[in-house]
Amino acid sequence: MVDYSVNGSVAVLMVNNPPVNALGHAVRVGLKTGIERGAKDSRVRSIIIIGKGQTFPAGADIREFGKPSKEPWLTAVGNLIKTCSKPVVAAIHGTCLGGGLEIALFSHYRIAVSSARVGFPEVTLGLLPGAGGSQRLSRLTGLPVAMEMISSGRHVPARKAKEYGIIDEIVSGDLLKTALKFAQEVQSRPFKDRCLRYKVVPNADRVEEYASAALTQVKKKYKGFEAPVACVQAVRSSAELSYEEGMKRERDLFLQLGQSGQAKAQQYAFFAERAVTKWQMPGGSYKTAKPLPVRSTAVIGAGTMGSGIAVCLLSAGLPVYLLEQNEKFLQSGVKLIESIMAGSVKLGKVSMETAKRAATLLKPTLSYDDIKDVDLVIEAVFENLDIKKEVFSKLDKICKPSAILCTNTSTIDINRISSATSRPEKVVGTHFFAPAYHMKLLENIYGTKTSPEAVATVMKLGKTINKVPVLVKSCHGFLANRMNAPFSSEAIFLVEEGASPQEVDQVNEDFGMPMGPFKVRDLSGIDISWRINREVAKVLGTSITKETRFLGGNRYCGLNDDFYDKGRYGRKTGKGWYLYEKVGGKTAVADPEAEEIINSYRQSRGIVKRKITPQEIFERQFYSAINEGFRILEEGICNMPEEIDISWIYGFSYPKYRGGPMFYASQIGLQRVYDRICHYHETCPYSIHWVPNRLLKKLAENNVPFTQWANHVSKSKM
Ligand SMILES: CCCCCCC/C=C/C(=O)SCCNC(=O)CCNC(=O)[C@H](O)C(C)(C)COP(=O)(O)OP(=O)(O)OC[C@H]1O[C@@H](n2cnc3c(N)ncnc32)[C@H](O)[C@@H]1OP(=O)(O)O
Repeated sequence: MVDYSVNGSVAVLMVNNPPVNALGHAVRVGLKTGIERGAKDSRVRSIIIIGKGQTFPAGADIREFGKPSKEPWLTAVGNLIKTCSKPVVAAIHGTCLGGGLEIALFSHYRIAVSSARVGFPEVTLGLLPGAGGSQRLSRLTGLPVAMEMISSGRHVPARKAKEYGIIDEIVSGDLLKTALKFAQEVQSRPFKDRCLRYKVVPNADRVEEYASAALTQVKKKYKGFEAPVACVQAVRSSAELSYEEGMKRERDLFLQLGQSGQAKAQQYAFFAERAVTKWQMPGGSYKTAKPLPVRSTAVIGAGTMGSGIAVCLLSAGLPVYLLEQNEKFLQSGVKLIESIMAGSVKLGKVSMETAKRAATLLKPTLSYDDIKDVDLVIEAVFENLDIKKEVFSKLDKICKPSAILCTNTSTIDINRISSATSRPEKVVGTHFFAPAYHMKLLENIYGTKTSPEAVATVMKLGKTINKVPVLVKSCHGFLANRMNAPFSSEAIFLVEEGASPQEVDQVNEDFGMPMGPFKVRDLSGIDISWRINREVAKVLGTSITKETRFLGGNRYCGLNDDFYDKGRYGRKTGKGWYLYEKVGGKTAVADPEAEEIINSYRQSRGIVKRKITPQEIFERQFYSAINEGFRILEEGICNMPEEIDISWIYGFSYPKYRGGPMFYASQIGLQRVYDRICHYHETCPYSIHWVPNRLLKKLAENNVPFTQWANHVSKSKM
């Protein structure tokens, strides 16, 4: 795991633990032995620590967290480096993160290639640097930079790290050769003063000012997360306490965080995000299917979704034909793209250079002929089967045979759309979430005839455009909207029965959702849900009236229709479930007129308002969604609960510190979740989403641990 060799007067400790040289137990043992050996070796006058392969150690081995820790701890290894009688040089390439940066900061010198990145991402795992990083970084960079870097987990490019004082030299050419030269040079220099513990934290007298600014910032930016606050506290102690006391304070905070549910959930989410990249479908998988190259693209439809999707492609440097049916719609799409780009530059999310390049890559057009040679098309027209089929029939005639044809549908079965073409194997769903340029989930959907090659192409495209792609099998509503349906219906049923929209939203926001379901409805538009309900009724061959209490055999609430009838469409009209300060306003306040609409709705239908507890609000929304999640697993719409959790985190901004709805259910205990679902099945009849799921029942009865759930998933799709 750590190869020891001597080159002239320099010992080289090469960490060899692919893929990221994580500092697992064997690596820590290897480093300890290597330092001890180098210190004793009479040929040796300095020591290099370097990573083999693609990177310097990218951190502790996260898989060891939560298991009994095995000595030597990272801190002990670091202390050996720090007190070594010979200077130690960290030679950095790739990603020097977490425990890797701890090792580098214990070393006496740090050199790095310019492509390297350094950082303390522990906070993203619900932790803080636990081997003294919070005490040593501030001694190099000062308090504000250390507080920001550690509480954000940001990866800092080598040149910036040099400016901060973290890196001593940026080097070029072969890293090992340069490091050997550097290590020889430093042999004659005194190096005891290089040990960071003896440095004084700059501007320590301003700690109160810096800490309160940092705390205000993290509480706003990372609302609900415990670790960022603890990170600031730990760095703060580097200025307020002695080094030893600061180390103890950091350790206490680290252990506290490590035992919290948040750390467990965030670490689960880290691996879940990687698990979903290992997709499988009938006839292929990430291992066997090769993606086709995507060098040029087209987006059909320049509305809000189409323009947002175009921004994603353009930002990744892909040329985009933006196709519309008339000049007016086309120009409004182009303007929207320009304004999204300008906004992203202003927020620092996109560089001016990227925005300028995007402008040259955008090709607005009214002609299907222009897109005949593109590698991939994404259709983003109105959510209507007939319109989509018309578009796909045209694409089938015009596009080159190898082109991948994607549909940005949020609900419609891919098989129904692909039937309009002679090449269903090339048709695949790419469901973006609004706003498309911001939300990270890309729900990719395969139909019965979609080829693994087409899937591999859109899974790769997702990564290219900086999304988190999750693969699901086609069905009505797919994964995300199928689960969102009961979640969102229950919210409105709760108000029908007696809760206020504010009470429902509050429960959701207290749980960690960034916005309650009624604020979301106001944002997306009450007119939109009104129209979707009409589409559903049309498909069912029925219509919605004031008397409608059931739709397709399921409970239906017409409250949304009453708001629509009053012209209250949400933010866009300045009022909806809430009142806003102006048309397009963002500040939601309770509105007596809205309350009046709700009251008269109840009266006209003879509903007696009742008091509903926060617990009932929570359970009815989240447990109904979880029940649907198990149904989705049972049907093989996805392969593993991780796919569901990642979809919620990146599609609906579910709080990562809770892991996702399925992980959350595992923490509550499946038997309890199942019992409550049975309770609501009895007390809230007329909703199919309360029929207790069989897979959930089986897993609950057999007390199957979370890691085994995937083994019980339908294998029909493999
Ligand atoms: C009192 C006790 C004191 C103890 C103090 C201990 C203090 C130290 C704490 C830490 O170091 S916490 C860890 C900090 N490091 C990180 O968080 C980095 C996590 N990794 C990444 O961000 C990325 O993996 C990367 C390094 C930027 C590389 O990205 P890339 O896209 O190239 O690869 P991935 O697909 O993400 O990963 C490949 C493969 O490697 C696994 N993996 C990555 N990092 C770790 C890790 N730190 N531990 C274990 N495994 C890791 C990852 O899961 C992938 O595995 P597979 O999916 O291929 O199986």
